[in-house]
Amino acid sequence: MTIGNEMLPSHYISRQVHERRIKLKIKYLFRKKPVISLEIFPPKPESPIDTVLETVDALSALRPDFMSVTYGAAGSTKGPTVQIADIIKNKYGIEALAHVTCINSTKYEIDGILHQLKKSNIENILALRGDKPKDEIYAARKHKEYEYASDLIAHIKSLGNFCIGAACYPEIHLEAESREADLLNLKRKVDLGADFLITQLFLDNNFYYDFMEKISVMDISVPISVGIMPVINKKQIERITSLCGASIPAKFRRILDRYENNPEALKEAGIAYATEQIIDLLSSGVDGIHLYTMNKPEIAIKILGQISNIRRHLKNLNYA
Ligand SMILES: NC(=O)C1=CN([C@@H]2O[C@H](COP(=O)(O)OP(=O)(O)OC[C@H]3O[C@@H](n4cnc5c(N)ncnc54)[C@H](O)[C@@H]3O)[C@@H](O)[C@H]2O)C=CC1
Ligand SMILES: Nc1nc(=O)c2c([nH]1)NC[C@@H]1CN(c3ccc(C(=O)N[C@@H](CCC(=O)O)C(=O)O)cc3)CN21
Repeated sequence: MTIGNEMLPSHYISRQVHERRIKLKIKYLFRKKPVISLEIFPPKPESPIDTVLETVDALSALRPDFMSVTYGAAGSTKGPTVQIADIIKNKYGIEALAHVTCINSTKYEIDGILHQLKKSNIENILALRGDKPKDEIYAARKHKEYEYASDLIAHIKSLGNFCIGAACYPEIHLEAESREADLLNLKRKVDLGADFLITQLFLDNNFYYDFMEKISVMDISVPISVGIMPVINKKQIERITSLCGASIPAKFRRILDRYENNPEALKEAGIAYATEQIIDLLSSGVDGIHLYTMNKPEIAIKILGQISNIRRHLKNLNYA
């Protein structure tokens, strides 16, 4: 078994498993800010799980405060989210956050996932509506038991002991009727039981600062972690921004256009851009940074490597 670069004897892992039987709610991690978290997605159903386990292994060496695993991300087929979250929590001893989406799920399916999570000692769920799948089965489905994330949050809350995260949109959700309607939805999610929030990705921090000013008068007092996506591929970011509504600022458009045919140069610029965004956000006192790693450990390693002193400085400052 390897963790990071170190070979570990198997008895070490079993001791870790034993020690980590304790449950931990992510909301309490925000007592020691900034909380640094990493997001991965499960492999496609036809692919083996081993590659993502290598990703988890490499990312675990960064000692994030928690790691999240997506579920049906970008409208894709649902993968083994709970199985991967279980490994993160019980093998690596890192807190796990399992995404659960409700738009294409029945109450029966959701309750099955919640049951599995309980069995794995995971009590953190990112409760989402989810992207609309493009398949025909979904299109033909008339009765939807859950329409919005708020319906899912209310259901999970009614079961008691889960710590619930929800998404928020500094740049406004694509389908929202207006900024006000989107903010009222956010307020509803918090009032129904969301314990912390993770922002949608943005490439201009001013969206976040404006958003924080807007919600400062809304009595939303839960911690907000900022979702940052390092961009290292032009096609991928164009697909994702059209999916999630993030705009590409001129400063970043110039980078994409200039280096689109040189992957190494684009990677360098993308890492520097994300690092600059993160340093600005950390310096302004954000509660946490949630890195969408897109299953590329080397990118996360480079970025976190560039802020190790900043991370240590802020943790010590906020813990004193
Ligand atoms: N699969 C995954 O792991 C992840 C998915 N996402 C995506 O984020 C997006 C939305 O998810 P959530 O924020 O959880 O959805 P949500 O249900 O909070 O909001 C979805 C949209 O519906 C609107 N809305 C909500 N409640 C409403 C109501 N009662 N009446 C009218 N409009 C209402 C919102 O303003 C928004 O435009 C999806 O596209 C989701 O897939 C984001 C992160 C991770
Ligand atoms: N609307 C939306 N949906 C999401 O799933 C989502 C967000 N926004 N915002 C933040 C993160 C970003 N996430 C994403 C975004 C795209 C893929 C994606 O394109 N997945 C591909 C595989 C890509 C690959 O193998 O490299 C897929 O087909 O699932 C995955 C997770 C999950 N989250």
